[in-house]
Parts: sequence; structure tokens; C-alpha cells
Amino acid sequence: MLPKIDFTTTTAYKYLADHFITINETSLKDLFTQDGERFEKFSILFEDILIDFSKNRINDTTLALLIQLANECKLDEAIKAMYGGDKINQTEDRQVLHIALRNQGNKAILVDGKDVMPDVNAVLSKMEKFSNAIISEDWKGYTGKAITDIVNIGIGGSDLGPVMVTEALKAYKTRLNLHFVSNIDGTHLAETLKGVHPETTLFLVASKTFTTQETMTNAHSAREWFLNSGAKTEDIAKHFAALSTNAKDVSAFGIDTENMFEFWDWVGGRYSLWSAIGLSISLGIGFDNFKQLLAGAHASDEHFQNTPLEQNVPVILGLLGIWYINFFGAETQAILPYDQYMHRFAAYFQQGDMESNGKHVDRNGNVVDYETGPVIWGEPGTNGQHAFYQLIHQGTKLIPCDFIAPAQTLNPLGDHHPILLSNYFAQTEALMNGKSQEEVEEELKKAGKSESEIKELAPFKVFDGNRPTNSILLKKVTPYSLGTLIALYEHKIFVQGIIWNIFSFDQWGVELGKQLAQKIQPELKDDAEVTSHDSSTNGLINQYKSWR
Ligand SMILES: O=P(O)(O)OC[C@H]1O[C@H](O)[C@H](O)[C@@H](O)[C@@H]1O
Repeated sequence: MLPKIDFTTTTAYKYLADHFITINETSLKDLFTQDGERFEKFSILFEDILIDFSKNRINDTTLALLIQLANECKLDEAIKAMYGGDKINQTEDRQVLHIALRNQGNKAILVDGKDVMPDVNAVLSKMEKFSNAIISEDWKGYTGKAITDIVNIGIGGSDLGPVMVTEALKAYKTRLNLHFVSNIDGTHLAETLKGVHPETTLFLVASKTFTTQETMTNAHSAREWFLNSGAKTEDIAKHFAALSTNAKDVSAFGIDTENMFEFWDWVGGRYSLWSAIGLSISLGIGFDNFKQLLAGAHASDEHFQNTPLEQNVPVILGLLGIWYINFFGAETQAILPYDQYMHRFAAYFQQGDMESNGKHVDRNGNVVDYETGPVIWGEPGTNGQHAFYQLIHQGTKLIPCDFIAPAQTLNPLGDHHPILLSNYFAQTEALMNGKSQEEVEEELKKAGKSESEIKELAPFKVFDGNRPTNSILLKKVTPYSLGTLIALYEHKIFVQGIIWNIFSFDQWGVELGKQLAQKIQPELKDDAEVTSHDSSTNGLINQYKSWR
């Protein structure tokens, strides 16, 4: 079981609160002047990924106190509990074992006394066989043509992971074209179907529960489209597969259980890209590459489990977040990949992080009186620079940023990559150092401005700097390095949930809206005036009815 400690009552927290006053008065620039070894001390090279956290508002004492905080919160016990198969998802009475899905060493992992690895490996080999058959064109559609297009129908965890990974690894693409339909908005399916042909399309219905309204509605409409094209019910077996934990509802839908790829309750939706939910990944980049993705994640799992906290990447990233959120009052965390392929990385961790740690009740069932999970946001560089970086550089909010970039590009094109990377390096330097009044005045003078113009303009051109960043430099984006990176972020979320004393693996907050939508849906069937809600909701529904 997980420890249930209020981190604000620990000794480390009190020391940190005092220590914060000193650090808050010290600039990052000064911290670098005071300590010539900052980069060596505050960076870790792990699996061809350099994590430089030296441009953070910390010194040796800060890090030591944050580690003490983790110790007082019994983080090591919590890690053991997860890896040991305890039911740490207490409110759903489930284990949390996405680590088993990428357990390349095949060490036994027990759920209720039974090793899950044989089942995990059986599904993996089924995925391998299936992917190979489709890619090699051995598998034919109902008219004898090879499959050319894959449409994954799923939402949330059954969509975001596969979308993010297949976009990030597009350079490793097989001959298959991937499409993802998630939104209940009919536009999403309709537009997707315009670009594919029933004879050569394979639908993957991806849903852990197989009851999610959006996915089931889209799947039924896709089936109807398929049957309307002249295909017969028995042809469904060649064109529909299911990725789910719910065998009963899969066969009720009409999908052959031969075409069902199973996973289990102990895989959380937002941690499921490593499971059968990853079938679109395996089809999109090939099974061997999917295996590499798992292997990279496994390396992070081993690192997280076995590395002392001081050198443990997810622990450090997690604790830095706590430092900014709970002491500096930061409310958001930007994730900024300088890699076009990784353009959905921040969106993926919006679910990963915010659905995990967007909680206000602690593990004892009490409402917390401290901040928990941040708002996650971000866009790829350099697009963000020309949009919202103004606020990061000169706004009133402190926004810790993760800058991610690959040293090697997968598309060497003229001097694009050095230009991209010079922006990547420049941004964290600028955010740290800023630009002083004197520097601005000097610059304006050189530009020939008069004394009065300089006085007038200077305040707007000053950058305070002192804004913290992590730089994550990957040698290259590969299936392995991407797997490693994703798993580091996953474990960071775990670390923060433990310190905040919240349950990171349930998501009750998404239920209320779903329940209310189900009540409203029948009210939309006819044109009768609706009066059962508050005046705003009634007004909106009735206006909708008059306009439709
Ligand atoms: O995979 P499914 O069962 O269809 O669930 C899809 C998604 O919907 C739910 O509302 C949850 O908030 C998500 O965590 C989940 O990933």
C-alpha cells in the first residue's frame, strides 16, 4: 500500500520553505557564477539522452532538501509498491503495472499471485503475427486486395498515445497509412472516410472498456459505412479488429475474438500505448520498432526502480516541479519539443499528467490545502517562439519549461537543423540571463537613438531573466529513445502524485459530464421546450432546438 503522508508536515518541507526565501533572492545568473560545476552537478546522461537541469533555481541545498522530502514521503516504498503489484490504484481496487508491458527481462510480475508475463508475451506475439501479415500483404481484404489504410477508432488513452508516437516516429513508417478518429463530432469520421476505401481499410476499435460513447458510436458508423459499400457481415472479420479488456462486448459488436487483442485492468488508459492499444503503432512503424519502443521504456523502468534518488531522472524532474508549484506558486508547465515529429508530445502529456494529478483530495480522503498537478501545455519550437514565448519571457507568470530536442535530425535539409538547434540553445540562455537595463540602453545607443528615446523605450526591452528551464537533448529520435523519454515523464508524474499524497491512477473527474450528457441526450430528441435545468442550460438547449 502507498504511504499517506502530508508532505507539508515534513521537516524537509519546513526547511524548504525557509530555504525558498534565500533562493528567491538569488538569480540563476548568480547561481552559475557561484558554482563553476553547476552543469556537471546538475545534469545526467542517461541512454543517449542528456538531461540538463542546471538552469533551475536550485543549489546543492535545494536538491538535498528535495531529496529529503522524497525520503520523508517514503517515495522508495511507493516505488516498491507499484513494481511489486500492490493495488495502488486504491479507488478502483487495481494494480498499476504498465511496467509489465515493457518488461523485456521477463522477470515474473505477479497479479493476485499469478505471473502476468506469459499473457503479456502471448498478446505481443499475436500483435507481431498480425502486423506482419498486414504489412506483408498476406492478409487480404474481402475482395482480395491488400490493406493500405488503418483507421484507429478510440479516444483519450486509446488515441493520444498511438497518435503521438506514430507522429513522432513517422520517419520509420511502414507502407500503411494511419488515420485516427476520436471525436464524436461526425466530421472526424466523415472526413477520414472520404480518404479511404472499404476494400483496403482495416478498422481498429480501441477501447479499454468497449463502452465509451464516442468510440462505440464511431465504430458503429464505420461498420455501417463498410456494410453499405456492399460488404457482408462475414467480411467484417477481415476489416475490423478490437483492442480491449472487454471480450464480451467485443463479440457482441460482431468482431471475431480471433481479431481481439487483449489487455488488462491493471493497465491505465493513459498508460496503455504499450499494450494492445499500441497495435496501430506496430502496424505503422513495424513490430520490431514497436519492440524497441518497449525496450526504451524498460530502460527507464529499470533506472527509476534501481537508481539512487539523487541520480534518478524522474525523481529529479518530479521534485523540481514540486519546488516550482508548491514554493514559487507556478501553475503551469510547458513542454516544448524542438522536433516537428513530436508535435503531439505536449498534448499526450496533457492527459498523462492532468488526468493523473489533477486531484484535490488526498489519499486519506481529505481536501488538500496545497496545489497539485500543473496545467500542461506546449507546442513545437520554433512555432511557439512566434506565438506565446512573449509571455514566458516578459509576462508576470513563472512558467517552468522543458525544452526537448534531438541532436541529429531525421531530415537533413540544408542548414535547417543547426538553425533549429541554435534557437533551442538560445531560448534557455535568454530565459536564464535576460537582458539588463544597461544592456538595453547600450544597444539603443548603438542603434543611434537619442537620450530621451532610450529612456522611453528601455523599460519595454528589459528581460528580467531568472526563468527556469530543463533542457533534454536526445542524440536522435528513435523508437528506443522515444520509449525511454515517455517512460521518464510517466514516472515523473508518479513521483509528484506520491509527494502530493493523491491517487494518480483514477480519473473520477471525467464522470460527471458524461452522466449529465446521458441525461440531456434524450431531451434533444424532440422539439419540446426543456425546463429541467438551470436557466442557462435550458436557454442554450432551447436555442439549439430552435436553430437545428
Ligand atoms: O479506452 P476507453 O475505455 O474507451 O477509454 C477512453 C478514455 O475515456 C475515459 O473517459 C478516461 O477519461 C480516459 O482515461 C480513457 O482513456
